[in-house]
Amino acid sequence: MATQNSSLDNLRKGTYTLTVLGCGTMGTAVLAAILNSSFSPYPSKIICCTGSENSSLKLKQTYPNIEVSFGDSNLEAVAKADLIILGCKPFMCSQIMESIKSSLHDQLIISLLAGWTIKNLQTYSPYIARVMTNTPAKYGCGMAVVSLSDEAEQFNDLVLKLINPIGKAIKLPEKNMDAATSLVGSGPAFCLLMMESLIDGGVKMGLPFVAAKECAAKVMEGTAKMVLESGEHPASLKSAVCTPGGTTIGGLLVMEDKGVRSGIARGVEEAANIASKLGKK
Ligand SMILES: NC(=O)C1=CN([C@@H]2O[C@H](COP(=O)(O)OP(=O)(O)OC[C@H]3O[C@@H](n4cnc5c(N)ncnc54)[C@H](OP(=O)(O)O)[C@@H]3O)[C@@H](O)[C@H]2O)C=CC1
Ligand SMILES: O=C(O)[C@@H]1CCC=N1
Repeated sequence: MATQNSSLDNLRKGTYTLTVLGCGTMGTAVLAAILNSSFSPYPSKIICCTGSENSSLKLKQTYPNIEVSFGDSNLEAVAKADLIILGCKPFMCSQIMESIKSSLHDQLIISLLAGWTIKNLQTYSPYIARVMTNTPAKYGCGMAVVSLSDEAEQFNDLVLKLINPIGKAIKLPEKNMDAATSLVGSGPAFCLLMMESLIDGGVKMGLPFVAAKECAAKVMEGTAKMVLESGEHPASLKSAVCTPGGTTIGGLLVMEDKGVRSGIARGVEEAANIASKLGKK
């Protein structure tokens, strides 16, 4: 029992070790955001676990001050953890968690996984934060949706302090997680497809690729900023761009004829449906 309470006590005192179990694309994105920020209580120690020596070595090269481990050493890295950020692939979760189960002792687990519910994750600890974030987190301009188990609510502030450096975090009930997995998690890929299409159009009409890429990225960045800062409905901002009889309404109608709007919305729906089927143990 003494061991069981120690991680919770350390978290409450704000003196805690953070272990990132599975430190690939998303684990590294969240790690980079944390390392680029300062907040209190900051982890006293950070350890990153991977599945192979190769990726451990690459991590060590990028983050020389972080302890890294792989293979059997992950047992020790998890045993030392008071807080675990879980960043493995959903289909590997059961196997990885079973392999380090003997090192678990009621740590707080922040899961980045698609599909895995709080209830399923509670096989490993009662203290679960489910976080759905995305790759822009690495640059501090990510989005995150957060849900906590009842038992983890006491660590709400700590979880938000750890996740806020990725950009923006909001709390929502867990029933919204599959939709968030699609819109937030997969969202960058959807936006990148749109960006590629804008670039292709520009190149088709004669713009050099590099210029088209910069124009498309700045248009998307500027439009996103305008939506966030104006607080206005996107439809009203769109209407302001459409000169009667002009270029924009002409372009928009061709896009609508091609089903762009329902194509994108149905894509978001499909990704959310797939998310709901992941993580079934
Ligand atoms: N990619 C994305 O844009 C997003 C992903 N997610 C979620 O994030 C999670 C991670 O995805 P992603 O970062 O893309 O996946 P990656 O494959 O990039 O990362 C997985 C990590 O797990 C490590 N790993 C494998 N086996 C073990 C093991 N036995 N012990 C410890 N670590 C191990 C891998 O190490 P090694 O390289 O050595 O195999 C790697 O570091 C997924 O659950 C996904 O649903 C959520 C939102 C967005
Ligand atoms: O494609 C996936 O399944 C993961 C989850 C959200 C983004 N990438």
